[in-house]
Amino acid sequence: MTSSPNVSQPNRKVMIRLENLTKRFPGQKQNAVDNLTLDIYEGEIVVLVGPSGCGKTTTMKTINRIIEPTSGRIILDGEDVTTANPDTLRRRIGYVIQQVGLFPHQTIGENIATVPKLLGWDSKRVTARVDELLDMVNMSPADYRDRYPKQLSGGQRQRVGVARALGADPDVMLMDEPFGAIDPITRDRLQNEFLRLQSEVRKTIVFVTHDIDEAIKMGDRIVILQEASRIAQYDTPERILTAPANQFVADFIGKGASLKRLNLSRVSDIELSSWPTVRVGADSAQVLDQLRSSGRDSVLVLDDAGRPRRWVGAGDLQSSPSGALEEIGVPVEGMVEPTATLSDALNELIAARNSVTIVVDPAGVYRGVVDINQINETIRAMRSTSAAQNAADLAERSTAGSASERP
Ligand SMILES: Nc1ncnc2c1ncn2[C@@H]1O[C@H](COP(=O)(O)OP(=O)(O)OP(=O)(O)O)[C@@H](O)[C@H]1O
Repeated sequence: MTSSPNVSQPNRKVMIRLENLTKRFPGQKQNAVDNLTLDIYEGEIVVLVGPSGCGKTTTMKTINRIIEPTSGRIILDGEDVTTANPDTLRRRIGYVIQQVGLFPHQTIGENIATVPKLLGWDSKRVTARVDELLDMVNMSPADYRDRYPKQLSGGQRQRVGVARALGADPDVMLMDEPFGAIDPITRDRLQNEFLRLQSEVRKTIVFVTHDIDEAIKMGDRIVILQEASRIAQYDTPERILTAPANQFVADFIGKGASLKRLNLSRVSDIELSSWPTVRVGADSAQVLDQLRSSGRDSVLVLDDAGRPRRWVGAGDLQSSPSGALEEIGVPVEGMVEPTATLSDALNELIAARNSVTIVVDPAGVYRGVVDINQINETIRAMRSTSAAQNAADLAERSTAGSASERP
């Protein structure tokens, strides 16, 4: 079954269309990809996700014809490329794989220059492009251009893989588990860097992963695939989490969909709550006054620049009545900036004193707090938006149905 299989977006250009695509490998009884039809819009990251062996990689590799389809068509930017020259096709499509596949005996610069050279660019243009790409992936050209792949860390090699795929500025990139073999912290950083880069370059990207959390983070849209690349749901991350189309999708997302949803909202998306604050030079009477009027059991002490420093409660004042505020109470920990996700905020909140997470601007200046009610409210709002959207979709489908039944 397919739910909103090809999310029609009339105002956007379809960059990749897979039409009734089927692949059966020689000697196999089953199709690895069975009659898949999929539209991918310009400038979006579409993530193919599904259980091992469901056909994600095979589907992706038919797009640049590393795997030739058995039947069906591949349309790239309006052009049928099903039987086009595969070498020419591959130069139009960037390709990043988990093993990176850098040429070990070539320098980083030479690796990145591969496709521009094949396209016959002159050497000055190639050199400029190599340096530009190294800068784009946060690697200093002077430091890295002349090194060899074995002189880089795994994360750096992966960045070079991305730079090389972007070499000739292709419209389309295919990424097959590009951050799969990397430790979780580096992986998170590479994902963030890549999303920042994508917000500048706006490529059309097909991204394969078996990790639903990575799909939710990276995808503008996610295609959840069942066996033989049958579409279980093709939708935005929000809709997949809030309105799974069927039991297969619900099971694949697993428990904790509400928590995963929090990865989709940022602290800057919500209105912050306030907390009683005093400056570090305040006296006990001011602290007690704030405590009384707010009904809270501690105040947040800000330094002269407005940066949170300590939590101070009435008990702290009593135990040290003349104590300076910077020396009593407990130091604040675990603050977040507005760009943090609500999931990050919740993580801090669970460990925090007073069950709130302090929000500061990039200079560390106090902005407000996030509390558990705001997080609950966000989840509720997401649910009701999805429910409203579902109702609208159903109404639209039934109108379309009855319109087509009219004589
Ligand atoms: N060269 C091949 N010859 C025969 N069968 C193949 C070949 N490549 C893949 N298959 C089969 O096709 C099916 C889809 O494989 P594919 O690699 O596309 O799955 P996947 O979803 O990417 O899996 P994974 O997440 O494990 O990488 C599997 O059943 C696989 O065994």
